[in-house]
Amino acid sequence: MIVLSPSILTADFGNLQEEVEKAVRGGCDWLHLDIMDGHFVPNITIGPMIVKALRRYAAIPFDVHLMVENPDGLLKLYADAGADIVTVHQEASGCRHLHRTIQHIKELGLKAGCAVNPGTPVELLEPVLMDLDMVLIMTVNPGFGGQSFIPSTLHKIARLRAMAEKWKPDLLIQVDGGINAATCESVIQAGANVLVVGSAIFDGVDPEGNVRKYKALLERRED
Ligand SMILES: O=C(CO)[C@@H](O)[C@H](O)COP(=O)(O)O
Repeated sequence: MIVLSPSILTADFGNLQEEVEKAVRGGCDWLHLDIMDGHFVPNITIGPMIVKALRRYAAIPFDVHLMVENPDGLLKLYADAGADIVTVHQEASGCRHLHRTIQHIKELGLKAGCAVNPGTPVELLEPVLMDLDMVLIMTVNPGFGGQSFIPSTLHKIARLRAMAEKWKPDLLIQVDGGINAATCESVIQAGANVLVVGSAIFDGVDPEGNVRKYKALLERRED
């Protein structure tokens, strides 16, 4: 099964409750929450209080992507806010002891993910692959929604899928950035099974209909 996790980054932030409710009504599997600190990436978004507030309007897994430096001290805040999956970045300062950070996420009762930027080789994650539930391959440089998919990331997805077959066959492989109707088939073919879709869903027009469209597209290819 391919999981659809809409990213609220391009949603109407003045109306987040309604935007989230629309995505949920459309039938999305998870909700992807982009947390940016203005240091790891040149943008600032939301914190645990907003995650907690949104939790009231969605009974689906919250997939929290921490684009922050020094995530360790924040993990409990996001666990308490209602996160189900927390993903940290391999490149973040404070992730030098990545294995320890992953254990910390798991001790909080959450699924653990690790993200890599387009310029980071996935091979760096091999030593911790069997400890991870999910690897997020960034298919754009993180920080902003609405960017174009970087084609060279396809090779990384395929290499990670091959590594996963050896070390962690049930690894979730998430892709994030520039995923839309034109790019989703190639990332799935390469081995991705969790799609983060931002601007192609939260387009300011019809998030609910867009979720339905993507779910139908994914279901058709499974038949
Ligand atoms: O984490 C990020 C960007 O840093 C993503 O979640 C994007 O926001 C996805 O948006 P689109 O590329 O699909 O518009």
